[in-house]
Amino acid sequence: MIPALRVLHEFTESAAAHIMNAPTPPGFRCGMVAIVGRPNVGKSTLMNALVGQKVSITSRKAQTTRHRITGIHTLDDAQYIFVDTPGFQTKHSGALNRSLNRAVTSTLTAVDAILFVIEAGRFGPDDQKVLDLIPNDTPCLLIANKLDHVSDKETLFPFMQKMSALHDFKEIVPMTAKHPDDITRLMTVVKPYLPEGSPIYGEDDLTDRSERFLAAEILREKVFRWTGDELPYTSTVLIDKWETEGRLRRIFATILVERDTHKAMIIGQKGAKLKQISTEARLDMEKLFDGPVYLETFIKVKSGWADNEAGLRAYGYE
Ligand SMILES: Nc1nc2c(ncn2[C@@H]2O[C@H](COP(=O)(O)OP(=O)(O)OP(=O)(O)O)[C@@H](O)[C@H]2O)c(=O)[nH]1
Repeated sequence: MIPALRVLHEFTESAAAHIMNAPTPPGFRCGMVAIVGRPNVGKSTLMNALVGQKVSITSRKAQTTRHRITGIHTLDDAQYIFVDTPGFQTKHSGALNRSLNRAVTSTLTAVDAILFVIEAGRFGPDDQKVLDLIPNDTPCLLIANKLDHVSDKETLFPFMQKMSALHDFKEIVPMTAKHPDDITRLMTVVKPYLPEGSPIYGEDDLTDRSERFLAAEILREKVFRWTGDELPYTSTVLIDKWETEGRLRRIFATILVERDTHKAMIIGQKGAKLKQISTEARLDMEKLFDGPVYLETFIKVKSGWADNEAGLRAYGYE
């Protein structure tokens, strides 16, 4: 059974007081670790595996992650606060991308360590642009992800040598984010970079994001999964209404697209695709919230929202 998601807006004063008063074991470590890299290298997959629960959405489509998302993992002797960032975007220069890039740069100045994620055996100009943003005085660990895609492992050593000349990486970790053993190993490698200190969050907290936010993200993930590359990445999801009745959550959501053609893509033949998207989203929400969900989904066309700074703020972007 997946543990119920505990989000911080549900934090009661007594829970907060309990954490404040609980003695911190000697040598306890607590720190923030940013996960950065170009789009599609596996940052969100890594974050979810490190947290042990799906707090950041993933898809094969680049630029799925749009917001900074915090994922928390607490052990007996350490609390890791991971910050997933949107993949740094260099190809387009619209307001949405400027906002995403700001989120990456501001995160990097406020953390104890950085996991710079690339694909094992591949380092291109887009990776270099992200590396250029990494401050020299913050410990940076190179994560060469998707090791399972490297067929000739002998090429790896010269690749890692080449990489170590590019930056003073504290560690170079070739791994597969989808392999649990690699995740356990990475937690051990990261631990010494967390400063000694008391935990900031409760031991069961998994994220600082609200259920509303997570529900919108889950639906957005399904939209991208089911429409593939045909749908521009600017489509987004808004939660219009949220009602709770006992354990039941009633969620009314709107998928916002730029054109009528995009709306048709999501609806599909006789509404089949929208039905599939909504069903999968509802099942994921039920798993995450550990309770029944009634989900109603609408689609609205609003062109140009992603190119306009005021529009972005209205839809929750920084
Ligand atoms: N084979 C393999 N695939 C992986 C691994 N890690 C991630 N992936 C896949 O790579 C794709 C992209 O993963 P994401 O976690 O969404 O990547 P991201 O870097 O967060 O992407 P953005 O949101 O675009 O910044 C997904 O299809 C993942 O399933 C891995 O270690 N091995």
